[in-house]
Amino acid sequence: MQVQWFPGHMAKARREVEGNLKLVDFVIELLDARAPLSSENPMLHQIVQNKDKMVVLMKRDLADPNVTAAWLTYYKERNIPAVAVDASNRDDMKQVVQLAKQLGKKKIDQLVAKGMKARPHRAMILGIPNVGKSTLINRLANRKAAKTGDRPGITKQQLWIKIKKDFELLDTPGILWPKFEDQVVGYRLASIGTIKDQVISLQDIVVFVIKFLQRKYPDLLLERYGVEADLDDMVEIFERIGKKRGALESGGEVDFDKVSELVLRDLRSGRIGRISLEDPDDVSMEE
Ligand SMILES: Nc1nc2c(ncn2[C@@H]2O[C@H](COP(=O)(O)OP(=O)(O)OP(=O)(O)O)[C@@H](O)[C@H]2O)c(=O)[nH]1
Repeated sequence: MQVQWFPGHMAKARREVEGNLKLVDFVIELLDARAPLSSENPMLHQIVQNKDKMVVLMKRDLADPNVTAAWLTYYKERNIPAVAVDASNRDDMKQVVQLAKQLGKKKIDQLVAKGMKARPHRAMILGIPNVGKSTLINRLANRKAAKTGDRPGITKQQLWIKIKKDFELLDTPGILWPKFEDQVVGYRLASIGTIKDQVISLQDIVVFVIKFLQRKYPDLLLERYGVEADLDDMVEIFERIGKKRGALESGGEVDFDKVSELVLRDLRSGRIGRISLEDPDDVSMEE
């Protein structure tokens, strides 16, 4: 699902999340491992306020493993429990449950210390569109992607999914809007497919991607498209990619739109290689 974020939508999303927050002990914030900073919701801190939080970096299978390791160190240094996952990996799912258990246990121990009865700990998943919220819920719940409750006429979905005896997850994730203000953030989100392709022109996104690859992943760029890091002429770059990968019009001319679609498809599916669009050094410059 792709959400167009207008002020009214933002207010509604915020209200929904705030309503559900009252029901949970902590939140699981999903970020994209390829761009954790850009895929944050700019107001999450304010919305979540004093709830505990853990971070799950999704799609680690598409991200540069060295950069992901650097991000995990970054969160550790800030005392934020974090884990990086590939949703199709069972051991990764176990790690999410393990981390949630630690956070939940803390909360339940506090309740018990106050004389209350122990109960399962409860969490909700939050994140911007397309980050992998439904996939993670379904994987943790061990169920197929189709939600029976979504079909008309079927009994309303249960509110809680029992992940473990002592861990329950809210069935509906909170969808929050991404950051819009910063242009580079916009390009990063568009590159990974979070912002609708029509918002920024495809060719502009691809120019951004190619310049980034020239700077950070020159070998992968050369290997896939035969484009060197020091080649400046974008027209020539597009033509080379088009000829090498067969993105041509019927007359044999290179089709720039086809080249753009192809590069983005390659990037988003990991065919160029495992690529991260931002690393913790980008943050320290902004902090
Ligand atoms: N490679 C890879 N793809 C993933 C992973 N997790 C989710 N995806 C893919 O990412 C896309 C978006 O996943 P969803 O679970 O629909 O994301 P969402 O956050 O629920 O999206 P909205 O409903 O738009 O808010 C899907 O094509 C998933 O298959 C992962 O760990 N690795």
